Amino acid sequence: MKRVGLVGVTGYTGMELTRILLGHPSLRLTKVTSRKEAGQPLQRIYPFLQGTKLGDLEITTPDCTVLAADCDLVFLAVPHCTAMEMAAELRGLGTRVVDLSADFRLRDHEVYESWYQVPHTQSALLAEAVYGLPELYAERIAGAGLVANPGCYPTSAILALYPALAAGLISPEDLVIDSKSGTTGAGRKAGVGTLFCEVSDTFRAYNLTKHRHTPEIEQELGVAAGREIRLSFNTHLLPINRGILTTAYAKLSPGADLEKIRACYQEFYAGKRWVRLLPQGTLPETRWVRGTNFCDLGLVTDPRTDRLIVVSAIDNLCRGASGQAVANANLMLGLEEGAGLPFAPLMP
Ligand SMILES: NC(=O)C1=CN([C@@H]2O[C@H](COP(=O)(O)OP(=O)(O)OC[C@H]3O[C@@H](n4cnc5c(N)ncnc54)[C@H](OP(=O)(O)O)[C@@H]3O)[C@@H](O)[C@H]2O)C=CC1
Ligand SMILES: CC(=O)N[C@@H](CCC(=O)OP(=O)(O)O)C(=O)O
Repeated sequence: MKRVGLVGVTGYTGMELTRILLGHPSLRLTKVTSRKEAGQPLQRIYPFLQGTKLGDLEITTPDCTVLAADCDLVFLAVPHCTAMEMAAELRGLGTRVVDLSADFRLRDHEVYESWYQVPHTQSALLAEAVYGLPELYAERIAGAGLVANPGCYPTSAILALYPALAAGLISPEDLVIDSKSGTTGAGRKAGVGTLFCEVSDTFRAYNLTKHRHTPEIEQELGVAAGREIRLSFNTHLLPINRGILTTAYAKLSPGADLEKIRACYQEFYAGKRWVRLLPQGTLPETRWVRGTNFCDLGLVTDPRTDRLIVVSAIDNLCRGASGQAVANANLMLGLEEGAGLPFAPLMP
């Protein structure tokens, strides 16, 4: 058994990490932190833990020295800006870190500073951080001390377009990525924008042209394309708790057709069990991936406009955050990538 710690257990991604780790065969959650709930047993805030091995685990205040002394690896499920200082302290103490925030995802600290509007105080650590998308970087993740867990929207967008771009089957110009997320994507902290009456029975776009996940998607799809790219990425808030549905549009390269593109995706994702290319004619839905680590993909070509349309569905909390974080931790600790990850959807 490897011992793991979790900073930010009371947030939505902390809650999801707790759910996953409860059933993990080789990772034992030994330290959990929250500033506001310190001193409580975990079952007091999560009644679903009553009668389980995690029920009596006491929530403590975050302390990197205590975490490092006890844990082989620590998950940081805290807001960006907070994570960078803790990651540096934990790395200094020799502990492996999976950071769920955005602090180490962008390789260039100036890009981070311009999109997040805060100084990056630990830019020296950026060189050490590995971007935690296992389908692209599994080998590097396995040897990493610090993994930057991808953003939820970027996970859905990068997996949707990477193979076609890398194979030159679509143009890197004029990519359009249209994403919709459930409300847990905004975190558990109180805010008028996520009140029940503000989000139920309505559907709206937000942050058009300036969402902070834009540079992260451009960075990784730029690797696929082998050049810098600029794309349109826009977001919408769905009146559901969990799930992201992304629809991506790209101009087909000369000679590219659906048959070639499907063959390319099949080859690219062969052996990568958490990405499922759905049969032709079937499109992804958020309900079939809810609570799982799957990313479902559907491919359509439109000969009238000469475009490829890729639809991807993930669960923002599992594949888009905590499930992916556990996959990364598994790789870092020498375990099978999928150990402990849920594969059957949470049904209605
Ligand atoms: N929600 C999602 O779908 C996704 C979230 N993420 C990222 O994961 C991280 C966590 O997100 P989420 O769980 O939604 O956030 P929440 O707002 O729901 O929870 C944040 C957690 O962090 C703790 N926390 C806040 N500030 C500090 C601090 N200064 N020091 C220590 N602990 C702190 C809080 O507890 P307390 O205040 O009591 O200490 C709480 O437990 C964020 O960086 C987010 O952007 C990434 C992908 C998807
Ligand atoms: C619905 C909703 O509000 N989603 C969040 C997703 C951000 C997130 O969680 O990602 P980071 O880890 O990069 O902060 C948003 O659009 O900001």
